[in-house]
Amino acid sequence: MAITLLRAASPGLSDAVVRDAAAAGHHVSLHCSYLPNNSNKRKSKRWILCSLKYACLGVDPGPGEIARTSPVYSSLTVSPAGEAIITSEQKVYDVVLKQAALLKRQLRPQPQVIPVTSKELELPRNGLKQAYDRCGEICEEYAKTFYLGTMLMTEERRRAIWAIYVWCRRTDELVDGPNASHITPSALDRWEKRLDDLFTGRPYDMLDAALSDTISKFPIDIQPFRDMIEGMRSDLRKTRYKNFDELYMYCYYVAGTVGLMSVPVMGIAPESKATTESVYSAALALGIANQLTNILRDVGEDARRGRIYLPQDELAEAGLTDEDIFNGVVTNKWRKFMKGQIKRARMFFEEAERGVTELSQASRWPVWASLLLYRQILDEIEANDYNNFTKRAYVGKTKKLLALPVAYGKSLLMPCSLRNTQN
Ligand SMILES: CC(C)=CCC/C(C)=C/CC/C(C)=C/CC/C(C)=C/[C@@H]1[C@@H](COP(=O)(O)OP(=O)(O)O)[C@]1(C)CC/C=C(\C)CC/C=C(\C)CCC=C(C)C
Repeated sequence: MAITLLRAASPGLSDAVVRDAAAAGHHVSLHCSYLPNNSNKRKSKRWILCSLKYACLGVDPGPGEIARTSPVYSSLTVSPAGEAIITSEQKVYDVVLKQAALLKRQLRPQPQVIPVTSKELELPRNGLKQAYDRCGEICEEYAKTFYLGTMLMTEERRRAIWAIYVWCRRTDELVDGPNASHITPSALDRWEKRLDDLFTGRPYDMLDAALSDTISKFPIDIQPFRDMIEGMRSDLRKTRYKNFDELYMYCYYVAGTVGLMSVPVMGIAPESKATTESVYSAALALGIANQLTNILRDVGEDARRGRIYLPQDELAEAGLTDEDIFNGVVTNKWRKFMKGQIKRARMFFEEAERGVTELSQASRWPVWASLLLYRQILDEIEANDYNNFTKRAYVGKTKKLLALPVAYGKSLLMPCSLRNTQN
C-alpha cells in the first residue's frame, strides 16, 4: 500500500509517524504543496524542481493518494527501514545551490585558477586565438545551428562557449565515438586527471588550453565537468535504469551539467529579478529535457546496442518488457507509455523556458533556438505515431529555419521576472 503524507496539510507530522508507517512495510512518500508565497524561497524552489519527476505519468492515484498530476510534489522517500532516502533531485539541487553561490560571489573555485599563458603551454604566438578558432570550427562542424546562434554573443562569451562545447563533445566521444569500444574506466580516470590539470592552468593540448583560459575568465566550477565524466563512467557499466530517479541522475550527469557549465558564461541579465538559483535550475532543466528527448528519439538505436534508458519500473507498470523494446513493435501500450514520457520531457522544457529570458540578452538566442529545435523532436515522435524503434524523429530543414526567427523574437522579450513584477 502506498501512503502519501501531505506536509503542508499536516505540518506537525512527526518523523516517528513516518518511520512507523515505513516500518509497517508501506511505501511512504512525503509531499509538500508548492506555495508561491512561501517565505522560504530556497525550499519552495526545491519543491518545484522535484515536482517534475512524477507529475506527468498520469498514474491513477491509489486510495487516499494525491493524483500525481496535481501540483503536489514528491520530495523525500522513506525506506521500509525508516531511513530517509535522498533523491537524485535533491543531490543535484545541492550542486545547483553551490554553482549559484559561486556565481553570486563571482569567485573562482579552489584551488585558485592560474591564468594560462602561451609560454607555459608552449603555444605558438597567437596560440590561444588559434585554439579558440579551432574550437569554433569543431562546433560549426558538429552543431551548425547552435554555432550560428553563438554568433550573436559577445566574442569573449562565444569563444568560451565553444571551448566548453568542445570539451563536452570530446568527453562524449570517449564513450560514444569510433573508439568507444576500447574505452575503459582508467581512460576516463586519465581524462579526469587532464581536467584537474587544465583547471590548475596546466592544459595538455590546445583545445584544453582554450578551456583553461575560459575558466580563468569566468566563475566556472569544476564539479559539473567532473560529474559529466562520472556520467560517462556510468554509461560504461550500466545498461538499465531501475526508475526515473536513476535516469534523472544520468541525465544530470551527461546533460544537466552542460547547463550548469554554461550559465556563468552566458550571464544573467543585469535587470533580471530572478534568483541565481532559479536560473541554474532552469539551465539544469533544459539539459534534462534535451537528454530525455534524445533518449526518447533513440530508443531503437540504443536497443540495438543492448541499451534501454527508459525507467524499468515505468515500463513494467505499462505492461512492457525489455523484449517488447527489442522487438520494436508499436502497440497501444507503447503509445500510452510514450505519451507519459513525452509529457514529462515537455514539463522540463517548460521549467527551462522560465529561465531563458533571465539570461543576458545576447545569450538568449542560441538557447531559445536549441530549446525550440530539440523540443520539436518530441512533436516528430508523435507525428511518427510513436515509432521510435525504426524511424528517427527528425526536424526538417524548413522547420529548423523557421525556429530561428521565432527564437530571435523570443530573445528580445524582457526577463519574465520583470514582466511579473510590472503587472
Ligand atoms: C546555447 C547552448 C545550447 C549551449 C550549450 C553548449 C554546449 C556546451 C553544448 C555541449 C553539448 C554536448 C556535446 C554535450 C555532451 C553530452 C551530450 C552528447 C549531450 C546531449 C546533447 C545533444 O547531443 P548531440 O549533439 O549528440 O545530439 P544529436 O544526436 O546531434 O541530436 C544533449 C542532449 C544535451 C545537451 C545539453 C544542453 C545543450 C544543455 C543546454 C542548457 C543550457 C545551455 C543552459 C541554458 C540556460 C537556461 C537558463 C535555460
